[in-house]
Amino acid sequence: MIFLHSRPAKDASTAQIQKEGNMKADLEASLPAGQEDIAIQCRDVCRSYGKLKVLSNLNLTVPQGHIYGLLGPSGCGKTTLLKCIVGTLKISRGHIAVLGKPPAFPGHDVPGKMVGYMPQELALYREFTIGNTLTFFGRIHGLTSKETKTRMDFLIDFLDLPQRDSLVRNLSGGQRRRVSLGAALLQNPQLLILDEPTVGVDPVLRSKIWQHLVQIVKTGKVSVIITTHYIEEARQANVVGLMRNGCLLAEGPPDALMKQHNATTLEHAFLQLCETSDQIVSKRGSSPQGGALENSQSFESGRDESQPILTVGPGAAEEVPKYSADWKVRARHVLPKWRNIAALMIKTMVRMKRMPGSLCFQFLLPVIQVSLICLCIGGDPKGIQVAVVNNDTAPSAYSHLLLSFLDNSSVHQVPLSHTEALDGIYNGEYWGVIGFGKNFTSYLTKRMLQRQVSREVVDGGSVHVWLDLTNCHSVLSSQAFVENKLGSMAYLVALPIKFEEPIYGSQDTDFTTFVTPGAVLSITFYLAVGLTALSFVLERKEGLLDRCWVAGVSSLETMLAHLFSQLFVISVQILLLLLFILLVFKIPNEGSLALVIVLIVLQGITGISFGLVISAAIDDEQNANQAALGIFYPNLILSGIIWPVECIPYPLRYVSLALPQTYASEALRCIMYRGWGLSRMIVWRGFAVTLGWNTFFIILATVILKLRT
Ligand SMILES: Nc1ncnc2c1ncn2[C@@H]1O[C@H](COP(=O)(O)OP(=O)(O)OP(=O)(O)O)[C@@H](O)[C@H]1O
Repeated sequence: MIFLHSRPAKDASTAQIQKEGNMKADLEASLPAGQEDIAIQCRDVCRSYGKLKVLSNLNLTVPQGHIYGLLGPSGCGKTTLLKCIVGTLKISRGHIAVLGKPPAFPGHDVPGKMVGYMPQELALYREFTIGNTLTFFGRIHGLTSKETKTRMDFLIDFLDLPQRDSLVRNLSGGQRRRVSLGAALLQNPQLLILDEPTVGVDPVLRSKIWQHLVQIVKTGKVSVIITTHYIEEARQANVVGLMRNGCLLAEGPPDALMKQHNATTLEHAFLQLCETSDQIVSKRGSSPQGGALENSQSFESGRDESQPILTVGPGAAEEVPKYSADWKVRARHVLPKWRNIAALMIKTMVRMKRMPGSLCFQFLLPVIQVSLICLCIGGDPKGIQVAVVNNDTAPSAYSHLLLSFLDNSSVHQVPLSHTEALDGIYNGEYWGVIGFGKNFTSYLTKRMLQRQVSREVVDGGSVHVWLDLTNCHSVLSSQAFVENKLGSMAYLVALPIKFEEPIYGSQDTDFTTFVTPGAVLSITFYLAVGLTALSFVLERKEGLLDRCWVAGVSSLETMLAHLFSQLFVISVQILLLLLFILLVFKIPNEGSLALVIVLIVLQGITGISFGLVISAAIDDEQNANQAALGIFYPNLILSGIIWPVECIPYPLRYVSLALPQTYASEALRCIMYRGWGLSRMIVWRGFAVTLGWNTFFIILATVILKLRT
């Protein structure tokens, strides 16, 4: 068995070193013969979080077929070390080999089936049952249903878990931790990495867990590294490592450690080690060269000083082995596994099934939004109050006739005197005042029948309108009146401009028709962003991303699984959306329905992939929400959805054209209203830009997730 007593400084007492030398001799007999006997080997491992140096030149060796108890006070870096060992955290310096190769080395099964990892966080899907949880990890590890069932039965019994159909969210804290332990033990891994598996577990079960660990390592094929706050329970480990301030104070069999420090308990031995290291630190602190030594750096700054002692076992000075993998192995390593993608998709579906209310809401939300747009935007005003000042006294006054052309459902006419009407509009009671002069009828007749009339006649034969332009609407259809009175002679008083039947669209095309295609794309895009923007954020926070990664799920697989599952949701959303806009609101579609559907689906995928970028890059729900919401209005306005892009001033227009929805909205309008197909540049450009953004977002999200996992 190895015994390392890390890094006492040069001036540590000779007696101490002598003592350690003797211990070394005692234990040398059990040293592993070569690399193949070592499950985990950490050499000179350093890791910092920003400026905080958490691991500092740390050396640790877990022999094959042993239980290694990693002990140390809270915050000393145990979890950080385990994360570096499983590969979810990158080390800034040093070397780690797990079962013969560095974690995540191409073709290596760590992360993967060979390792069972129980993180400190719960790292369980709360909407899952115990059965779902174990089945999910079974699928990822490639177990058959029968194998999973056998292991599940054993683990439920062994860990004293409730019924397999109990929901994780309904379990007690201790039960959840036992389910988490069960997930780590499920595939009978060669290496178990357990971060405080016995927290919140009653003493009887704690002892049972330790017995099980002792049992499984007996075959010599399974190795365990376990952290615990209950120092004394680690006496059952074959080797313990005592950690403090980011480095290992000692490593060896518990009995040998206690003997070396004349201690009756491990805790006592640990305290003595701490005292010794503190003395070393304070001596170094008082030396002329010494600085303030309050953390691990104080120990680690003297790396060379510790060399004579560290040479026991594979030391820091030993050469780091070179690893290589041929291109085929590398390619296989990068290629996504459908098994993992399927497992993750089933997981998402099960979670959706457990939240039917939320799923229905997701399906109906786009329909509600587009219905609101069609109902509330672009229509005629209803029930607005307009004051009418009618001084026209002719027997069959045209003013009455003209007023009868007003749509009474839109305009509620209130007859008033001139003063009352103006007072009313100033007080905000009326939207406008319609006024007719005393000789309106005779002047208007003259205007319509005579070639040349005076300004006074024109003025007196005009309807005078005062509007509150803060809320303006055109409600008077004078053209209809003229046509009614003059019939075939109406052309005489028509404006010198004539709008022929439109080439595309119709004379009565309204704002709703313009806005709907863009709005459909925008709604699909943003709901997709909303569906995915938080997915990784929450999973990362709960440790699920890391746990799945250690189980062998790559970033690309995670990304693709999310994409495919959300694709199902947006497909239903799009189907309902199209049914409503085409059949209920009768928005015209002159072009290919297939093109319309494909373009909307592609925009949905752009939304999903953009959501995944947010999710991969941002750790916190609030920030992720802000990012998703923050881009909503700028993108909506700049994409030419509400108002044409041609109205946007340069250079903002260039920004607009670069956005994912600008060309796509234009393409959708061209398909739906002009009946154009892919042969038209405007149409294929919309598709090309959407595909380009999709690819960019998916690659970006995968790279960010990979860098951050
Ligand atoms: N993501 C992080 N960002 C910044 N600092 C971190 C992060 N994770 C851990 N730390 C810091 O690193 C140090 C070591 O943390 P770590 O979780 O490894 O300790 P630990 O020994 O496992 O503690 P415990 O026994 O309480 O779980 C602590 O000071 C902690 O605040």
